[in-house]
Amino acid sequence: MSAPHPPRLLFQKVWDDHVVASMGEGAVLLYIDRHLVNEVTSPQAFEGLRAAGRAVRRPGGTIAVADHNVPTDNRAGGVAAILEPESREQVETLERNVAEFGIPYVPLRSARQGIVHIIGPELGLTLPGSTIVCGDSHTSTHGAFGALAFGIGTSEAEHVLATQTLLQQPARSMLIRVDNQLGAGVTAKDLALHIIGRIGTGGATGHVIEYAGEAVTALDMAGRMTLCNMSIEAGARAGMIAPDQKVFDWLAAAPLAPKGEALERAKDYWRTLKSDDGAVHDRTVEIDARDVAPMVTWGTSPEAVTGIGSIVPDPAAIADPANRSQAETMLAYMGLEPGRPIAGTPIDMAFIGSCTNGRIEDLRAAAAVIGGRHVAPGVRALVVPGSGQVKAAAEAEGLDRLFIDAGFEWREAGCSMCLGMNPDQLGPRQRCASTSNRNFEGRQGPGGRTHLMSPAMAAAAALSGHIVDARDF
Ligand SMILES: CC(C)[C@H](C(=O)O)[C@@H](O)C(=O)O
Ligand code: SF4
Repeated sequence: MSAPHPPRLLFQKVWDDHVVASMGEGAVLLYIDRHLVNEVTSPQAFEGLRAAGRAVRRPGGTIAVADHNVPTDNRAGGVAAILEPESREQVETLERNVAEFGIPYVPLRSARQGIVHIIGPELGLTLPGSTIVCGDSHTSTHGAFGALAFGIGTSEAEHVLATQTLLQQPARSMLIRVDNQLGAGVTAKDLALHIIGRIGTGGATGHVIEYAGEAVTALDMAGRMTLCNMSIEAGARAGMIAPDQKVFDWLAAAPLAPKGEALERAKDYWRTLKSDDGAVHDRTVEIDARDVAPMVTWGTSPEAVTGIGSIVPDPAAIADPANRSQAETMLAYMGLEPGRPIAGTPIDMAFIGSCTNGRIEDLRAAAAVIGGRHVAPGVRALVVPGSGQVKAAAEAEGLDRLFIDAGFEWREAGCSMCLGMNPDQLGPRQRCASTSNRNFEGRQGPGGRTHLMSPAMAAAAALSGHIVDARDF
């Protein structure tokens, strides 16, 4: 029998099980189980491999898909039909690289194509206790399965491609415990925004967040992914939730997850993946789920957020001069008046999609508020499934008809209007109710104004023509 461990946290267990070598002062070389590759951050990594004459260490542990630059209106023409030259070149380069290095690839025309953080879990590539990296900050999404998953830079991606390992500095741990239950019509997205509003965009810097508590356990897998996805917006290195039966049920239905005997053996291990009694987090944040309202951002940072029943803050009331001037800048960019209710703010666009809220559950929540209404005159509303599978599932349920009949546009899968790397963009001063995760200046197009919110809230805004409490629908 091996010597018993002292009590350990969830993330330490996964970490310890992947240490290839200690590099001193807590830094380690970690084995990486799964490397997800997109078209944006991989070109130089492959270029580096080529220059060094190296191969990919474990092509089978790697999977590539183009998601950021793909148009979402029409796929008939394939990659060659991408009009924007830089976008087309990125996708073509990815296709050349995966062919040359023998990496599994989900092509644009595959029914499985989609945002990498949505298709990984769908395929069953996201497993509890595994280490997952991607040259993309929202890799934290996969922590919903009890994986240790983080975004990496391009040179790190090259290192992982070449060695299947990654140098990691020690991380600290933050427990976010959410007691009690979220109210009716309050979602994981609202919880994520509430947390960021509370601890700030730097609140979890250097930490791996472990989410726990009644309201977290009660979330379905889609909600858990939304929550872990936004960990990065609080500055965290990763977000994790201890795997439970909901994870096992999801994986039992996922095509590439272990099956039969292998699944049973894996589950024996997965059940050990929780923080031990007596293991201590570096920080603990306690949230009462009953305090969480449907949230809407008013500024250009996810922490500039408020409940739907609240007002746009008045910078004059902010004592700290730096914070005051920051709030003034944000309000000027957003074209909002201080002291006015956030509800009632007119919108030009609505975007329902992204790796935060582009899953079937999100589309159902958005469709549920339609209730025979139509998108308000002058508003353009996009529904963009996070993957081809989400799209197919929605169509099988008739959600596409509901959306189309109500005046929403029904699109192909991709990052779409989450960020301006493809044709789906806001124009200057256009205001968008968006289910994405970042409201930075210009994020959805130069001069565009983003209000982050949940799918139900974005759909309700599209139907009303202004920001509104979806619970009143
Ligand atoms: C383009 C990519 C590197 C970027 C990220 O790392 O997150 C994008 O996905 C984003 O959401 O801003
Ligand atoms: S959907 Fe948005 S946040 Fe997610 S990977 Fe794409 S651009 Fe990044």
